[in-house]
Amino acid sequence: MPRNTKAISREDKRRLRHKRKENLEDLKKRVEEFDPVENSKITKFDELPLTQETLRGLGESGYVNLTDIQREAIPICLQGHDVLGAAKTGSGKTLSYLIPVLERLNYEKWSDMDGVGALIILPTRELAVQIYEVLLRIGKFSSLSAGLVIGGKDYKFEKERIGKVNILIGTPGRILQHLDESSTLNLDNLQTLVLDEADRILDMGFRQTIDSILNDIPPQRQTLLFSATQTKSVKDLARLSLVNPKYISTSTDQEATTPESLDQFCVTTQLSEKLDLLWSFIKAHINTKILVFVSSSKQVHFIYESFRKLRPGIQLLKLHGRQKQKARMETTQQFTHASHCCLFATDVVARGLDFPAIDWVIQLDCPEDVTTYIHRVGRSARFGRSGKSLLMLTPNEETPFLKKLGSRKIAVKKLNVKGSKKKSIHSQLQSLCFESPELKYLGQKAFISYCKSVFVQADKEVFDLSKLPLEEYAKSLGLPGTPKVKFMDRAREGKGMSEGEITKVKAKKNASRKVMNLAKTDENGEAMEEKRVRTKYDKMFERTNQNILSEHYMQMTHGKAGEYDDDDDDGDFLTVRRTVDDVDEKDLPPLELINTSKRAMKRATSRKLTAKMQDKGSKMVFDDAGKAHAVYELENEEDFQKQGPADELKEQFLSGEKANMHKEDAVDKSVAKEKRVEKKRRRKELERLAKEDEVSDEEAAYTVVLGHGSEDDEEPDLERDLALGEEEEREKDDENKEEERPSKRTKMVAEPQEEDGDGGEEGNVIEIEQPESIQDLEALTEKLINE
Ligand SMILES: Nc1ncnc2c1ncn2[C@@H]1O[C@H](COP(=O)(O)OP(=O)(O)OP(=O)(O)O)[C@@H](O)[C@H]1O
Repeated sequence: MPRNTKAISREDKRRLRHKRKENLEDLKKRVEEFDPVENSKITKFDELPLTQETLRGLGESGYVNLTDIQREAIPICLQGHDVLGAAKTGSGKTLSYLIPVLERLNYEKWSDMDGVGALIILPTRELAVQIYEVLLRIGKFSSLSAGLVIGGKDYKFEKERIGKVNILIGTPGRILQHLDESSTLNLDNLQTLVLDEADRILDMGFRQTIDSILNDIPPQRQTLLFSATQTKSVKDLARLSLVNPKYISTSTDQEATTPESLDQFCVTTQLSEKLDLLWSFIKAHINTKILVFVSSSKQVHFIYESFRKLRPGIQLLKLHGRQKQKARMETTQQFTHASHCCLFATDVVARGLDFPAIDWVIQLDCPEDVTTYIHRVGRSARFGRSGKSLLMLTPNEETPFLKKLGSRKIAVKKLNVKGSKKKSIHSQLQSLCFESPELKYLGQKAFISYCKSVFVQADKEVFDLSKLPLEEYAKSLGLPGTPKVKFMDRAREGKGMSEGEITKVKAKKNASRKVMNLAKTDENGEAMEEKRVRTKYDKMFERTNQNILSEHYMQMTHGKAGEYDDDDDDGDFLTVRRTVDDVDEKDLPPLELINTSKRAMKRATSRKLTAKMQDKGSKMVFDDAGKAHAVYELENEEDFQKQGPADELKEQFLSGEKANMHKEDAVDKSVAKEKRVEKKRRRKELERLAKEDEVSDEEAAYTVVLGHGSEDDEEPDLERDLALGEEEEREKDDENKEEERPSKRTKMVAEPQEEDGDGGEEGNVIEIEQPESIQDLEALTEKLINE
């Protein structure tokens, strides 16, 4: 926010200061006397008592007329009241709190010396970035400073500047990290606290973090809570110490909480036909902008990877909370600017994000509750524009979920899909999984994580895992068999998860994220990107990418392939991301910038290894006339016809291949099992040794941590991963929780991995959180030895 630096005399300065003071006093008086009832007809921002700087900022950003929530909320917020604001998605809640935040600090002539005067907390990084950008635009002529703190960004950079910021915007975890670690951040002077998407921020996933932040801010402040689905929970309000809060809502209880300009549809489909339906839908809407919600990041991975191999003819993108920050930002930008595009995402984008002109919001998986439904569909039909949404429900979900929507006055129209319009992609997915073990692996992960996402739901009326046709579902993903679902027995008994267990699951999920965040910062809290925890999935894809790098490079330079849409979150491969259409050689990044693993570098510089990697040539056979032929040549048509009808041949071939697939799968499984048994034996041995005090404390602890997947352990160990990864799978990507960060106040524990009660042999595996300090390490070691 630049200052006017034009040289003026001291006298002029004094006069200007005086004038400004007078104006501010006048404004304050106007605000105090502002009667919302009397002024209920005002329509424009310039009819409100606002500073010239803010009015200019608003005008330049194209904001002239007030929306309903802005007209009602801004004056009351300006008067300093605590406010609970509720209005439909896309109705302009952001300005309803940003303008008062700016103005109240302006009234107080806030300066750098006064420190942080306003704190704005948002549940996701993307949303924090978006709000920060709006603030920069409307506050362009203000002398206040603003700062953004979110996970995945340069912590040191933030830390150096945070002491000079007047308006601080961020995600809960990162804000708490700075409160814990940045000596310059002081919230003692805070005037206004804002929670955007307040109900989400106050829910279980963020509870601990928010409570810790609240401990650090003065109780005598203004608190503003905004959301399309506002909390009225007395408990929540008590936690925030609200004083006589004003409840401002622009719709009555009799109205739907979804925008009028949104056309809402639903379709009932078998679980095993969902992907067919989605594929057919995308193919039929390639000239639109589509956002597809699924319930976990594993499903996002699988659908994105398999659909892009099938080439639907529209650009595909993916976004979820497990991606690197750089990839997340890049995808957000791409989707924002695209006019025809399909984004597969988890609920990390369900709240608040303002993507322009989304034509369709598809919910492939039933949302957790009506609140989630409202926020998901609210990504379309924003600010009076038109939009459509399609909800896919399985036959079991249909009646209870539609009833719940009805009770919130949300009317959805039922659609019937004509059989002829739906194309089955089962056999394509089957072939893809057969050809690519990586994709099969992703499919298995997606399957388990979907099952888990259903199992963990408290609402058993809608979500009943035991009623789902899992065999058919596995087939529909192209999998050769049905992966084992460890908690199935409990699901069949109708046990589900108790509230306590769900809380534990959410806490555990946050904990695993803490480990990741810890790995990203050193003991000074500085960003250490390369120390990111790499999963087996990351390693597999990195290897795949190394091999296909040259192929992609050729495709790009020669403009051969239709669409280039590479995986981007698992390495710096994204440096070469682009579509081929307009590729110019000079625009391509220098190849040496591409970051590959040490092993790949070594291979590239070693002649022996390069020779080993080179094409070995292909085997040829010679006929009697001395003509060379490839070993596998296409038969001529006549010979082919002689063997019988093509359909029968195809069936024969497919059943043969299916049998092969089963065989291969059995081999994979037995190899994985052997490995698992061996690892278990090794681990037991180490535990025994540790007990006998034959290994040092530190060594024992370190070894068990590595047991989760060391750098050397490069082979995908599917069985073990599916078992150990179940916690991760549970990420039902409500990844907003991922913003939970390592707090110094959080106790680090090492505890046995939950196995959903079926007592499988992996039940003995010990999941360990990264120790934060030497004391943590000692406590951890002691615990391990005593296990
Ligand atoms: N007064 C206004 N004049 C013109 N455009 C506006 C105005 N207020 C908001 N908008 C635009 O409307 C869109 C939605 O606004 P905003 O993101 O604040 O909605 P929201 O109510 O916060 O939605 P959600 O509940 O999804 O978070 C944005 O693109 C914003 O720029």
